[in-house]
Amino acid sequence: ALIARHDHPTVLWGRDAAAVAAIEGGGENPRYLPGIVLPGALRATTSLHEALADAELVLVVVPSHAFAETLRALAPLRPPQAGVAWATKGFEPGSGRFLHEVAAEMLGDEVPLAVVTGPSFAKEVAEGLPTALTVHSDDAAFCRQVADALHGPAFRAYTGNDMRGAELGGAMKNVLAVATGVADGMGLGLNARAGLITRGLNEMLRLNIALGGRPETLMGLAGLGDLVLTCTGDLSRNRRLGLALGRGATIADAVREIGQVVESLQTADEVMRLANAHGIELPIAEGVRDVLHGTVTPAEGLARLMARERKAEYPQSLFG
Ligand SMILES: NC(=O)C1=CN([C@@H]2O[C@H](COP(=O)(O)OP(=O)(O)OC[C@H]3O[C@@H](n4cnc5c(N)ncnc54)[C@H](O)[C@@H]3O)[C@@H](O)[C@H]2O)C=CC1
Ligand SMILES: O=C(CO)COP(=O)(O)O
Repeated sequence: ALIARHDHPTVLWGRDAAAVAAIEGGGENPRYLPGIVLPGALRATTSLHEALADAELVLVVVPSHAFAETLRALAPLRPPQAGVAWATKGFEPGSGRFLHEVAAEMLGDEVPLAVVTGPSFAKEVAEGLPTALTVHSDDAAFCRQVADALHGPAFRAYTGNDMRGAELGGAMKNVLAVATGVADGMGLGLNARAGLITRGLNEMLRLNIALGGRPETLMGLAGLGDLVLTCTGDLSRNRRLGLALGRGATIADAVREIGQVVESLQTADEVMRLANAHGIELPIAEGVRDVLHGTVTPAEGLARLMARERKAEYPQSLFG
């Protein structure tokens, strides 16, 4: 909708024929964006072939568990001029690979790739509310092309060239949003929430540095920005999962109630796999992983965090 509003002919591909028909015929996505009038210039189709014909830019927005299969499907249909960007947040489930690694393998090294990430609830973007996010790519020209398509009167698109850091921020904030949701659901107060956000940012920074990423990416829209949004905004599915668990709901009931993708369910395992591989301690992410697996209750997770040894806030500088 955002790109179509900027006068770019835009075709949305979806697999659900009823949803596609509602968008194409009625200008509305009743399940995901009820009541929001979509721009007339936005077309919709169930044919990936039709969606990709003559495309100058492909933006993938499926959940992380469908990322690889979607890229496999689009690879032979992609026009040679079209670079591929994605707003998906997470890792490849099972392998823990970064999505830019999956994309490079599926599409080849020659295809321009970009990550679109930052604090942006879809509903608010669709409503035209002011939003800022960031586009990261190794290909400066493609990065500008993607940012130009998104940038407009109600939307600021910044640019950068740290795909790894940008992807790590978008993935980890979902896990940390569960932690603040749990704390809020348990009624632990505003101090606890701020403490979790800040120590959560510290976890992001430490893992990112161990992976060779740049700290400033995580201090920007892709890290801190999205962390604050998702940890405090009740539109977040990951925060809502935590809230429900903190109030005593089961995971199955909470996920059913939310009815949309909750990326932390996949991502918590993959974050801990990465952390363990690099010998990095992430107590908050680890607590979320264990609560999501049902091996620790929210109360036990809290007790575990509070019983940790006292230490320096920054044992060593994160900024060199
Ligand atoms: N909703 C939001 O505010 C934002 C979401 N994201 C990210 O975007 C990704 C998608 O999230 P949402 O659209 O919010 O999830 P959602 O649960 O609202 O919608 C997922 C959509 O993907 C489709 N889908 C699922 N599996 C598919 C497959 N195998 N092939 C084709 N389509 C498939 C579903 O039918 C549905 O239309 C996630 O990684 C999320 O973290 C990023 C920024 C903001
Ligand atoms: O990524 C998002 C906002 O930037 C959406 O967060 P949730 O997936 O938790 O709803």
